[in-house]
Amino acid sequence: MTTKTPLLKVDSIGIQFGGLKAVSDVNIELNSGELVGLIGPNGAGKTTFFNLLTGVYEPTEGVIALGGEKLNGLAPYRITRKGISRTFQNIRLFNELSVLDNVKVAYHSLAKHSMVSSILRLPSFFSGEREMEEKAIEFLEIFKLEPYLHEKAKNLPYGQQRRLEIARALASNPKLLLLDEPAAGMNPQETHDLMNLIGFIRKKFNLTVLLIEHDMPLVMGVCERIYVLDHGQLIAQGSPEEIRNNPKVIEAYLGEEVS
Ligand SMILES: Nc1ncnc2c1ncn2[C@@H]1O[C@H](COP(=O)(O)OP(=O)(O)OP(=O)(O)O)[C@@H](O)[C@H]1O
Repeated sequence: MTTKTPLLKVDSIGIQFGGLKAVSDVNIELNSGELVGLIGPNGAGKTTFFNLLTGVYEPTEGVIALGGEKLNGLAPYRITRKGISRTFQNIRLFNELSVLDNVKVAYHSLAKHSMVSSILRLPSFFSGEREMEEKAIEFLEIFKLEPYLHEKAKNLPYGQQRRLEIARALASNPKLLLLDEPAAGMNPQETHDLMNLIGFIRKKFNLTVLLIEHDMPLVMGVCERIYVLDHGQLIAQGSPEEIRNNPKVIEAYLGEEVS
């Protein structure tokens, strides 16, 4: 019998800030192509967990492996190159740069042309630049942002800034995309469109997606499986139906609606 290696295997990881165990003994496995939710009340440790996966923090215990390769201790840019990309709870765009340049910046971190060729402006630099620009525009078309290519990021309406963040995260060609509350602050129509878009890009780019989101109907509607964190610990995992009816989850949310 062959057992499939999960794309992401998180084995008993944890981190402590002073006396606070922000994440403790968390085990998660993601298979290639899955769309999985990560939920939990405020302060449960969800963003900290993303920070551990992306190398912002190094776990004080446990192992993180992507495709069987250990990631502990790697710098964030190395983890991006290995195939994990993310968006942030609070949008982090380069506000003064154009929409196009926001995506091109992400390409630059992976560019094939060397530092020497870019300083000397060798032909390989220009062909690399052209290729990058074409790819960036291709992404921006998918996100319906091509009418705003030369607009400063800060001038985009909020919902489009969120889409631009995802477009930028995709530019590094990730295997695993981590989305931290991508629908926060969006109206219902924008949220609905965003979820369709996430489904679309998942298939198109063969992505695995881990989604933090507070909007329960949304998480329950789009995710195949859900993990629940509370006080830094995993208290439940399962299908949306199982999570909806799990007494520990209901208790953790203390009256907040989980429907
Ligand atoms: N760098 C840090 N130093 C000290 N404490 C931290 C640090 N980062 C996070 N924490 C603490 O860890 C706990 C988990 O925070 P985290 O932001 O991961 O929760 P969350 O589940 O993402 O919450 P929310 O849904 O409100 O965004 C909180 O108590 C937070 O104050």
